Amino acid sequence: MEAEQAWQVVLGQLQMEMSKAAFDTWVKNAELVGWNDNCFTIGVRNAYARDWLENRLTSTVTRLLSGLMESPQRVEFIVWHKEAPLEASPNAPAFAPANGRNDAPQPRTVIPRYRFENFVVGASNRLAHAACLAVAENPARAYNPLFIYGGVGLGKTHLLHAIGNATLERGLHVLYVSAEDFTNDLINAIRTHTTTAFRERYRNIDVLLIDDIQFIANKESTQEEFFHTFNTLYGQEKQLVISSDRPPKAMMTLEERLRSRFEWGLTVDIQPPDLETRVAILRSKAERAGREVPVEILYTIARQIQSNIRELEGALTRVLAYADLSGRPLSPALVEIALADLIPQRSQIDPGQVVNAVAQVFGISRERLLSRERSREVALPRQVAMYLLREEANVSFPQIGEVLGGRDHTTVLYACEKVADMIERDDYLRRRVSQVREALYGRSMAG
Ligand SMILES: Nc1ncnc2c1ncn2[C@@H]1O[C@H](COP(=O)(O)OP(=O)(O)OP(=O)(O)O)[C@@H](O)[C@H]1O
Repeated sequence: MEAEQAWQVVLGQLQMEMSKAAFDTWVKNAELVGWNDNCFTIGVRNAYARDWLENRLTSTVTRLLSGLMESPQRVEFIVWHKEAPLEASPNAPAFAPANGRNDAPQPRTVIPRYRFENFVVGASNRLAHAACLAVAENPARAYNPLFIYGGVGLGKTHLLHAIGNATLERGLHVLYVSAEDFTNDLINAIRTHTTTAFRERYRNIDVLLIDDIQFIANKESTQEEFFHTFNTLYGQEKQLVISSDRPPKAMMTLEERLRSRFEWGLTVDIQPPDLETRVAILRSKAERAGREVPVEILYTIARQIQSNIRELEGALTRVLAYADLSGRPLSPALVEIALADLIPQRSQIDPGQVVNAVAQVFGISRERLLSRERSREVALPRQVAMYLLREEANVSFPQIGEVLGGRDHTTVLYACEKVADMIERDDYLRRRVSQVREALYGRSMAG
């Protein structure tokens, strides 16, 4: 197995085993920067991440890598930053370990592998993709600022970097930064009396890509600084692209003057992908990994992971690793085993929880949901409740009929089939069903 491939398998494994918060904070951005003499060198963004990984994951990662490479391996974690990504070839970025042990978080630069060419377009992200392309082709002319929002792991970061790569290639000066890094950078600049240098870094650029802006929503001085950064760049006709997990209006603690500025240009959303798009994403990922995966397998995975593309990709990595390590051929049964502990135990969900969650997400009372009322406002949520009772709580059709105020089991059967079918075609319904799952399982499952 190639070193990079092994590292990807380990990442997939860690993603499954760690909490989402821990994975995103410490592991998500770790990359393989070198493999030499049976030693994996893993680059991370700052000293905190390096220490965290060193202390907690050295033995797990070493064990996994040794198993995959079939020989003893070592692992070292280093702080690194990318060197002049513009000059680097798009597929082979040049990495330079930071000199010594550098404690200052480095603003991130553009990741070469997130490109328009490997972004799969479907109904759920078509508008966002088109807007990003337009901005990349016509910075500061098409839409400024461009504000992209959507749930976790749906491709916002990918699109930001795709704009970054396209504009870098045209010789523009681009800066990608997460709102968290912007905040840390600011705090650091204040602490070390280098705010002038900070401002120069953020204001002498052509394109600013700022990810997860919701992070600054409750931070007053960061908002103040970002307000001035925004005004300077906008005033000089420089492009701003902002991503967030929610629309500007839904950021309660965001200052009004920033909120209104975010809405000056174009606001677009990304929805969870439909089945066909999920399969297309898996196919593209399998091709990039040089693997031939039967379409039936892609469908089996795509049906199980519905609303987070990062998890979808993690699931494919896991299935492939499972097949490789066990020496068994890819089959739907193998997918089921490989992903078994990813899917929460159905029996742990209580029917009452499902009814409550549906009522809450659709904004109607539990009593109306259980009543005989037939208006569409109530009928659709009731059918969704039937579908989810079957899917998530594993309740039989006759029992579902009873839970929902004494309905015939054929009515329930019909509702389940109808909702299963509609979810694949109707963005609104898919989003609602995702929200109910989110309420049932917490954030990580729903994405
Ligand atoms: N349409 C797509 N085609 C191909 N890959 C995709 C697509 N959308 C997302 N991905 C992949 O899914 C993963 C997660 O996407 P990304 O990190 O961009 O999500 P995000 O919306 O920024 O999530 P978060 O809110 O957690 O920051 C990435 O590896 C990305 O390349």
